[in-house]
This record gives sequence, structure tokens and C-alpha cells, in this order.
Amino acid sequence: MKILIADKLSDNAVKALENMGASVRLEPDAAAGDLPQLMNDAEILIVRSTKVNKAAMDAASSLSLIIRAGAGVNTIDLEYASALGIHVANCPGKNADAVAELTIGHMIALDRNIVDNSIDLRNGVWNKKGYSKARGLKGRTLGILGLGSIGTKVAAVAQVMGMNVQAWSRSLTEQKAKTMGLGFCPTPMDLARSSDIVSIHLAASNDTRHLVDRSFLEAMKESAFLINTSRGEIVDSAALMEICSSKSLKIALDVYEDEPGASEKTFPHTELAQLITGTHHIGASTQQAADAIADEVVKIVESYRSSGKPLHPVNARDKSTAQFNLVVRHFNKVGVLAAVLDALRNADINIEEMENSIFSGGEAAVCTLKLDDRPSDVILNEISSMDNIIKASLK
Ligand SMILES: NC(=O)C1=CN([C@@H]2O[C@H](COP(=O)(O)OP(=O)(O)OC[C@H]3O[C@@H](n4cnc5c(N)ncnc54)[C@H](O)[C@@H]3O)[C@@H](O)[C@H]2O)C=CC1
Ligand SMILES: O=C(O)CCC(=O)C(=O)O
Repeated sequence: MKILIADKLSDNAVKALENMGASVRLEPDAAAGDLPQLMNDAEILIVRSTKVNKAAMDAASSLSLIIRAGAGVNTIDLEYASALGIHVANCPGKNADAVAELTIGHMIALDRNIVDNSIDLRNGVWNKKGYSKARGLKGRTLGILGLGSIGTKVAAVAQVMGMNVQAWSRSLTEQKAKTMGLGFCPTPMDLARSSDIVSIHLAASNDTRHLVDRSFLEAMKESAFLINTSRGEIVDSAALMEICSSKSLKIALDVYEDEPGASEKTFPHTELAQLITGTHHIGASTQQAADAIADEVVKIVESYRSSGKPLHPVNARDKSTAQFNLVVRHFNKVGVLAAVLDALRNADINIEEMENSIFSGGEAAVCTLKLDDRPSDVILNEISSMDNIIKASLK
């Protein structure tokens, strides 16, 4: 098993992979453009934020699994991976505590102007009066966009801090919000209008691109806070730059549209930087999160090695469209299933999924095949009467 790690991963995880018998190549400073040259005969590619595009996959004929050592998979061309039959898996929730911690940190920093306080002190300015105007967070309304792993954790911490927490999330219902002690916002715009602080925890996709757009920003309360630790593309940063001063919005960002890769050294959006408090996409960058992610990556490789299926697949088809389940009980002999497949091929029936389980003792087995068409009774009889078949039936 050949593994290319094109980002930083802990030494312990590398050792654990090697102990599984894998040959591991470490390229911690690789950029997206380097991947085609580095792929060679890698079967598994492990990345953090390094983008994985068509060129990388085209250069890797042995590649069968890409592991995102993190949560967001918008950096991987999922459509192309699916078209080439390459599994993509991620580590859901494993860095959520770290991002929630940074989010809460940004929220407190905005309220108390911690960054400006510190810059003034460094410049020899003492301004206790000027900086003594925080509103405080207790009793204020925090609106969370996206109640996934991170959004849920941010909500829980904010509740402990005495904030009123409300949320919009695509599958959130009023009832579910109520059981979580949260206010329910039927639409993102409702949340924008009624929150003192908006915190974004959505996955980036075509649906969520610029979900926080000009009209959302205009709907926000005067002097509200906006915090984005999810993905830059979710906020229309051009609109943000135009609107934030006129509405006195306070902004904290960890992520940016067209943000530099991890190995780059220049931040191009300096105009935006003047208007915000910003961090360098470090939401997940704590030792705790790195350890939790590394452990999960090892589990994903283990699951893939032992079953051929990775834990946490993100590009598997949600639900098979095949409606016909052919169940074949058979003796555990060479060639039995090949004959079944042959009969189905001759009938022009496609097998979409197939699973064979052997019973204890190893004598008999049952194979379930999901088919795109109904086999006729003639074919069922033909299969049932084959050598070493006990019975074939449709379920
Ligand atoms: N700043 C950082 O270092 C980090 C940033 N992130 C970002 O935060 C995002 C959220 O992370 P988690 O909470 O762990 O993920 P999650 O998968 O648990 O939650 C994702 C949320 O996005 C929503 N969502 C997904 N697709 C959607 C769509 N098409 N339309 C509307 N809503 C949609 C889901 O309903 C869910 O509420 C990640 O996707 C990632 O982009 C994650 C980890 C670290
Ligand atoms: O690995 C990183 O530093 C980025 C983490 C992240 O953005 C994610 O997990 O979605």
C-alpha cells in the first residue's frame, strides 16, 4: 500500500501507517501544482488544505482513495474523483472543538477590541477610556448559520456564556431547535435581521457560495458582528468591504475568498485586512485537533485496507437507484458467482451493487445483488438450477 502525504501529519500517524505495512512518502510542503509530479504510483493520497484537482488525479493511475485530513472537502474535485472511481473520505467533527474555540475567541476579541487594545499598547498608547465600551456577550443574540459539528459546539459554548442562540440550518426544524434550546430561523435572512452576532459554519458548495451576500449584509443589525471560520467563498467579500463601514459591522475572518495556499507567503487581500480582525486559516490548527485528525486518518486507512471501503466516504452515491434485489444462496465454491453474473449479462441486466457473506463453517454463502432491471422468472429459474446454487429469489 503506497501512501503519499502531501501536507503535515503527525509522526505517530505516519508510524501507525508504516506499522500497517504501508510505504509512506511525506511531502509536507507540497502545493497543488506539485501533486502531478509527486503522485507516481500512490494508491492513497492524504491532504489537509492542498487542492486536489484533475491534473493530480490524471497523474495517478493507482490512486483509489483521497483522505481529507480535515472537514471541508471543497478543495478536492469530488466530481472528477467520482468519475474515476476514486473514494474520497474526510474526518468529520474531529477538528470541531478547535474551530469552535477560535470562533468564541474571535467573538470575545471583537466585543473587547482585544486586537486594537494590543496594537495601541505596542505603540505606547494608553486608552482605558476608549476601550471601556464593550457591550458584553451575555444576553446578546448569536445567530449560527449551519448547525453541523462546529456550529453545534459553538452554540453549546455560547449558551453556557448566557447568550441567546438561534440558528438556520438546511435540515433544522423548529422542533429540533426547541429541544436544543435554540431559537429557530426559517431563513438565513431571518437570522441576519435578528442576530447581534452572526457566525458562519456552513460547508462550501454551489448552494452556499455567497450565501452571505449584499442583501444579507444589508439586513444585518447596525453594529452587528460577523464571524466566518468556515470558507471564504460563503461571504461576498466585495459587498462586505463596501457595506461594513456604513453599517459599523465588526468582522472577524479566518478564511478568505481566493486565500493563499498553506505554503505561500503573501496575503493579497490587504484592503480587506484593514477592515477586519483576521487569522490565517488556523481554525483547525491546535495540537488537540491535529492528534484527533491523525488518529482518524489512520482509522480510515485501516478500514479501507480491511474492507475495501473507507470510513466517512463523501462521494459514495447516497442511495442506490437499483430497485431489484436478487438474493442468491449458494455453496461457497469457485466460479458459482461468475456463472450468475454471466446469466445477468446475457439478459442485459446491470449489477449496481453486490455483497457476498459467508456463513459460519464456510460451507454456504448468500450474495445480494442490486440490479437495474427485473430478471424474468426464466432467468431466476436458470440461476436457481445452476450447479452449487441453493436458491435465487427476488426480494
Ligand atoms: N477554519 C478552519 O480551519 C476550518 C474550517 N472548516 C469549515 O467549516 C465547515 C463546517 O465544518 P463542520 O461543522 O465540521 O462540518 P459539518 O459537515 O458537520 O457541517 C456542515 C454544515 O453545512 C451545511 N451544509 C452543507 N451543505 C450545504 C448546502 N448545500 N446548503 C446548505 N447547507 C449546507 C450542513 O447542513 C451543516 O450544517 C467545513 O465544511 C469547513 O469548510 C472546518 C474545519 C476547520
Ligand atoms: O487543515 C487545515 O488546516 C484546514 C482545516 C479545514 O479547513 C477543514 O478541516 O475544513
